[in-house]
Amino acid sequence: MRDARGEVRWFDMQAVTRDPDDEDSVSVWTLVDITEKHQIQTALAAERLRLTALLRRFPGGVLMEDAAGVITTANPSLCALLGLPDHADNLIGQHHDALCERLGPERSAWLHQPGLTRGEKRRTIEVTQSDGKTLEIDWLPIERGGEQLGRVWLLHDISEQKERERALASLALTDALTNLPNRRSFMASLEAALEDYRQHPEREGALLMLDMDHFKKVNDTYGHATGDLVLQHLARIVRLGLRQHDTAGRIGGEEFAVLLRDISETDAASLANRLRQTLADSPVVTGDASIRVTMSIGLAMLDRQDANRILARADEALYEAKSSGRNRVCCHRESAITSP
Ligand SMILES: Nc1nc2c(ncn2[C@@H]2O[C@H](COP(=O)(O)OP(=O)(O)OP(=O)(O)O)[C@@H](O)[C@H]2O)c(=O)[nH]1
Repeated sequence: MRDARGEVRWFDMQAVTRDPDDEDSVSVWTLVDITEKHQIQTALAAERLRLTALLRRFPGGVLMEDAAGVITTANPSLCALLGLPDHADNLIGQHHDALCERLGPERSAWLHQPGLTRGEKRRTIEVTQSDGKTLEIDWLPIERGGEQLGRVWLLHDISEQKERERALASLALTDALTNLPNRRSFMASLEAALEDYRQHPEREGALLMLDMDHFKKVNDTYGHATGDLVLQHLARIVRLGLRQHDTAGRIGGEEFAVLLRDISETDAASLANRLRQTLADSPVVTGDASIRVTMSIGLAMLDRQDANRILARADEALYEAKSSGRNRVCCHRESAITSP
């Protein structure tokens, strides 16, 4: 109805017959002005429409449940992220437990979170699914005046971010020129191996220090870029010449180190000599140049000493190999340095 000013007003109209048994009985009409209630309901319906449109296009998954665990909101991204073939609306009205059953125990573990601790307003967890996808899940309780009204789950696919982080971490540990582990990464492997040897002293291992001979001359004659190719050539020879459980690293400009696990000194010296000989026998061919290079190697067996001390012993053996003519392997022993 319109009021005197022409504005639309909404009324709730009800008629009550005074005497229901008398056909001619008069009816009493009551009119209650519900304009405000109608306006609120219209505004709420519009708000809900806007929210639904937003959730439908929202790239993250959204799941809301009431205090009893009944799902009140779910969007299409949630179904896509969880690999559910359902239309999101079909989840609404289902109980939390039914969803857990559909996902299976492994994929629904995040839905069984213990309650938030005092002062915890939000909890973020990371879940890696069997297909390799990593999801970040935020859990937010819905409260009013201390009363729990339900909870919201927000899901984001962070697989690409995780992949970028992994790639960055790997870059930080890899030498860009040779793709071998860099000094930091190699030292970490050496420390871990030494820890292992401390616990199993019956096992043997060796450390090799490799250094190109007269490398400055290569740079001076052919240029730094060609010098880089020679370093890559050496890295390839080392990589191909090692056993699966050995580790090589570039620990300085033209210095490389190799960690040989479970090996006697005799076998370590033979392996070192094979690497040395392979380099000496395979010139680097670039343009019309064929560059022959050699390397010297120092060998020290792993013992109870720390990584730097063992590195220093291998270095002493390397110095000996250099000063006694280069292109050779020298082994460090506590009393002497010898050629194998
Ligand atoms: N191309 C290239 N050269 C490098 C790199 N890092 C270090 N070098 C060079 O390696 C050379 C090392 O020279 P020296 O320490 O004098 O040793 P050397 O000439 O190999 O002589 P000996 O070790 O005594 O046989 C220097 O010329 C450095 O510039 C690198 O990444 N690329």
